[in-house]
Amino acid sequence: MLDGAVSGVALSVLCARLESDGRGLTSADAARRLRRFGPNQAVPRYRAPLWRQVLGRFLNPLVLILLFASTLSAATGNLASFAIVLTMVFLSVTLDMVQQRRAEDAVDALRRSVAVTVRVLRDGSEPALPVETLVPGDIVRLAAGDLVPGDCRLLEARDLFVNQALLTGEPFPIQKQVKGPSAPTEDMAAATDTLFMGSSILSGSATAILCRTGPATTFGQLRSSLMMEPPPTSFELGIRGFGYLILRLTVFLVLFVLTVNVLFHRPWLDSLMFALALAVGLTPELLPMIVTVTLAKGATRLAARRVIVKRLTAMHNIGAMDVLCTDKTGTLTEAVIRMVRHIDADGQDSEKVLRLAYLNSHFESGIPSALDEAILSFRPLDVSGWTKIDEVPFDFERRRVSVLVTDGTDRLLVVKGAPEDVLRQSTHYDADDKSIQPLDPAARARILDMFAHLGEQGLRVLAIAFRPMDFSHVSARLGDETKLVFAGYALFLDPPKPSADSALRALASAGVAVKVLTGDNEQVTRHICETLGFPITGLITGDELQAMSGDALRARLAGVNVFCRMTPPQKERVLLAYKHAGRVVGFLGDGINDASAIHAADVGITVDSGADVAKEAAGLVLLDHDLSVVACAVMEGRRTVCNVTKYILMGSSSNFGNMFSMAGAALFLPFPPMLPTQVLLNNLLYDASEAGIPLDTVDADTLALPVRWDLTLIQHFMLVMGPVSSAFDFLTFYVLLHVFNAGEALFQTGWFVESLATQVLVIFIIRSRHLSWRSRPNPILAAMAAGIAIFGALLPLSPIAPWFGFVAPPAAFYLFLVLSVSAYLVMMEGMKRLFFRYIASSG
Ligand SMILES: Nc1ncnc2c1ncn2[C@@H]1O[C@H](COP(=O)(O)OP(=O)(O)OP(=O)(O)O)[C@@H](O)[C@H]1O
Ligand SMILES: [Mg+2]
Repeated sequence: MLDGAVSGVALSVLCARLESDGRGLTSADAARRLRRFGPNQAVPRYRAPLWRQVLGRFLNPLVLILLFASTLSAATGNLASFAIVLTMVFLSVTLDMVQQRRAEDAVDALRRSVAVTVRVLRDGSEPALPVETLVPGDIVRLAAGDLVPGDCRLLEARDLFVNQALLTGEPFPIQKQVKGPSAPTEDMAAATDTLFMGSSILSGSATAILCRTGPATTFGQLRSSLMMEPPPTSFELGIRGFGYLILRLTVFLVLFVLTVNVLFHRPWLDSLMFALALAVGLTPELLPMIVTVTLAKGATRLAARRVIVKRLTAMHNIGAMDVLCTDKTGTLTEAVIRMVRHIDADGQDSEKVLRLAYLNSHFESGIPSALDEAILSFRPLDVSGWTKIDEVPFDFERRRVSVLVTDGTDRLLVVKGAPEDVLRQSTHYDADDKSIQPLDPAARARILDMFAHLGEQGLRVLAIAFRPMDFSHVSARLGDETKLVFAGYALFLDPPKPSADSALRALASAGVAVKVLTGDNEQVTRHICETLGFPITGLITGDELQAMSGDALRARLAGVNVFCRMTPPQKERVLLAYKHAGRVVGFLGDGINDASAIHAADVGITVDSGADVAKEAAGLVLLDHDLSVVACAVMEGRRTVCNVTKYILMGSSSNFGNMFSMAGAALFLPFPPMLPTQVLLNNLLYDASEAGIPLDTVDADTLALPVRWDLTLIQHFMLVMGPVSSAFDFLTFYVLLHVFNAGEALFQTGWFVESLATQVLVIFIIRSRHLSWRSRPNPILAAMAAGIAIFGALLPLSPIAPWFGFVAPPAAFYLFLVLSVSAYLVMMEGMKRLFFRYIASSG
């Protein structure tokens, strides 16, 4: 029940199985089904319920052992430490959770705002609902440009052609029509009355009933088996790599501390607690949260610029992007296309050309195109005498569309498309409206010449042709588009966009090389680029690319910045070539012809008004078709990566150095350098001080060039700054022991205050590569860091000090604190300068 084979069952049987009466579902029924079948996503985005997430964090082995050990110590009478451990674990878990969830919710809301919708019959009306909410049994109305929202059977279809390339790899349009029951089949080529999720409607319209949704669809299964999800980005890999690095160091330190304590016959429970607290201090447990929150903050800021980030990892990639491939229409031009003339083969205005163009645009049922709209709005013509018999829909390989029409006396195949392609199929031309002449080489050259000449003036040109057909001809096929009679040209103007000019310059100065990839011809593209002041350094056409080997293309990649007459697979080929050359590549496009390149790009960008397939594939959706916001997105992406890097640099140098010193101190001190609860408190305060990092500003010159994730830099930084920080700690130990003659409690108190202050305040050094006082931090971050350092220093003087085993240090200690922390910061500043001057730049 409610689970039908998609094809091959009689429709009435299928509808019965899907419990559908053919009039659509009620909202209540749909809600029930949605609970049962789950959201309609090919690969479900799973988010565990809150209690599972909380539990998951407590089930972290480190936390578990810690809780276990503190329970043991509670049993031996140390109740206070037990309560403190419990409170702290609880606090840090909830802090982390709340932040992370809020960030995820914000991003989900953004994603929903650009969700692909489809028209569904519900409660007797036809609302457009997000695809995710559809269920088996829903009846949907589809038109050209739509994505097929699930596996479904056709109820009605008119001139329906789809593209199933995502499923079968075949780029050509496939016709679908309603048929009687045939043998059950899952063979996509044979299933002509079935639409599959992941395909898109090229032309015509249809009504269909959904049989399978989400992961149950053929596409869903393909996806989960083929892992069609994009591979992890270098950023994600880098974060993971950093996590493993820290993990290894932690295991090493913990084992070291335990061994030392066992050798010195120290109490084992205390030693275990101390080692565990060290491990907690070392683990960058806030890392996932900081990453999500930083990326989400960037995404929210971009939303204010009307750029929607659908996939958070796109944020990093766009910051690293150094090549942006873009289409022409709408990005470089206004995309308000106007037809200006309709001329015959002699260049004279021709009513017949207009009429033929009008017939073609009027009757073709493909994806609404600005060119067709321009023809139809040129001047209203009466075509009521004509009826359409059939059509061969537009596709980007043929670059033409044909309709078969009749007015009772004539039957014509009317063709409109790219001049080169239409002329290749033409054998005659319409000389002066009456006589039809053979298209001899001279005439062909003259007509093509005219086309090139028009292009140089910035005019977009479509060729109009026709072919008289027999009345026995009742359907149009691809093969009919030969022996055409060339009628003339329709000429269009698509003026350059004034804002594109500054946007192109902004991108260039941000170190992003812009490449124009268009399906349009060379002359028009040249004209637009020249008008915009975009210097063409090299140009390759589709035909040239076709003949080019991979090596030849690679050799020319750097020099070329305009690619014309590209078919969709060629766009993808160029994009992949840049990717393989080690560039981080973005692709901006709005049509179904851009979808595969958008999918293959490191950063797929489309516009909200673009085709559904493109929106589905993109990581970034622009609400306004505007190149200048891309430059904003680039900056925002760079900023987020820089801020995440700050967090990691902090953790890997200062925090790590401190934990390392503590392990070392365990060697020679007769008592633990800090009590386990103090280590945990230290860690909690340190974490809290970093909560402002996602808000921080980044130096303008750091943002000036693409920012790539650089694990080597981080490791080098760690190796240089960590030991320096540790050396300083040992100096502090010496002063505490020999100047202040500190006993256990005072030593621990002094070291707690000192290590917290150095760890927290070093953010002011690390957050900029330059002289730290020249770069202004975000006020919240600055207040948090300074406030927590002061709080830590005053804590031993407060009434709650005994809870943590603190004693009030002498006044001289505070003088020492101020001096030593200042010295530490000055030293770190100097080291940082040396590091970025000599080590980071030498690679
Ligand atoms: N509706 C149409 N009817 C006939 N031919 C068309 C139609 N739309 C496009 N073409 C032809 O196909 C070619 C490629 O289409 P188009 O220019 O839209 O490609 P594109 O790659 O999306 O270009 P752009 O970079 O400008 O967005 C056009 O130059 C034109 O010759
Ligand atoms: Mg386009």
